[in-house]
Amino acid sequence: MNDVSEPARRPPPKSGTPENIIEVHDVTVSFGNFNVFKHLDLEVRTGEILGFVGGSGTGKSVLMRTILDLVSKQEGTIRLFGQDVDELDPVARQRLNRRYGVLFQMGALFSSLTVRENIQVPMRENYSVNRKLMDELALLKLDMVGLPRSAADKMPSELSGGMIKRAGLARALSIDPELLFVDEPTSGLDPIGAASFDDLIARLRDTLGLTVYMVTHDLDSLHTVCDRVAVLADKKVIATDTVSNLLDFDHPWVQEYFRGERGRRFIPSGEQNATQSTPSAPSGASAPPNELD
Ligand SMILES: Nc1ncnc2c1ncn2[C@@H]1O[C@H](COP(=O)(O)OP(=O)(O)OP(=O)(O)O)[C@@H](O)[C@H]1O
Repeated sequence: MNDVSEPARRPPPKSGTPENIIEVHDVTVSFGNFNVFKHLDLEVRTGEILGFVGGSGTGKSVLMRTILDLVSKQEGTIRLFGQDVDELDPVARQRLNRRYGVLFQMGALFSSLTVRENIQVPMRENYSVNRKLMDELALLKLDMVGLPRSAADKMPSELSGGMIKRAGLARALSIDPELLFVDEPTSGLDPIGAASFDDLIARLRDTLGLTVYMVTHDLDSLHTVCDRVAVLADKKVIATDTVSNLLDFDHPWVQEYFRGERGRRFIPSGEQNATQSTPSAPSGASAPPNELD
């Protein structure tokens, strides 16, 4: 499927920034003789919020971790900010690492550090900043994610689930990244908390000019904040497009996901059966994930 519709909200890339901030080409990842992906391609455009979906266990988190160089690939190339990550020397790699932030599932805060200290970890690791300035910056990050400044001195165990996500986001934004990776940001939040987190992500993208790579199962997020959605199935990204175009994409998992019981509530009633040609179970769910091609 071609990417025919340009997302309306995506700001133009700043000069010197490539059109695609992430380019994954022909990537294969295996654990032992279990292939997670084979010859996978993906492009993320600068300035967009890209939702990344797929059945459980299809490899969404593994792909994100591969892009972040936390999982090794067996084949293929990954370009971030136009640079082939395998060709970077350690100094260039460190410089590149400063250009993105990551919000892992469940926030992944250090439990023995206060929220302020958690937010300051990337500052300490990457820059030499004096204590007073770091304290000021940590408070600004709390403002940015909508947490009260009083949260700075709390331990992670004293925070609610929604607050942990926001504190994790504040840490991901600690050193002003251009690219933000978020893994299941709304999981575990109630619908109001989830909608408010989606709003926050959209607002941060608009005000800070971020690009957002969002792994999610949340149909609300896909419909409300994502410019495009990439679908992982059959060990590949089978489509990357707007949700409205994906509704017509002829693949059983895509059809079941977007036009199944839960997805249907987002579709105007007159269009609900427009192209549905689906079996009742998604292929991604029925195929054993451990199968080796
Ligand atoms: N370090 C590892 N060693 C071996 N297998 C792994 C490892 N990490 C992930 N896997 C396997 O890779 C597959 C993909 O896992 P991944 O966590 O990426 O799925 P996912 O699509 O994010 O799933 P979910 O939506 O349920 O979070 C799974 O079968 C998982 O068991």
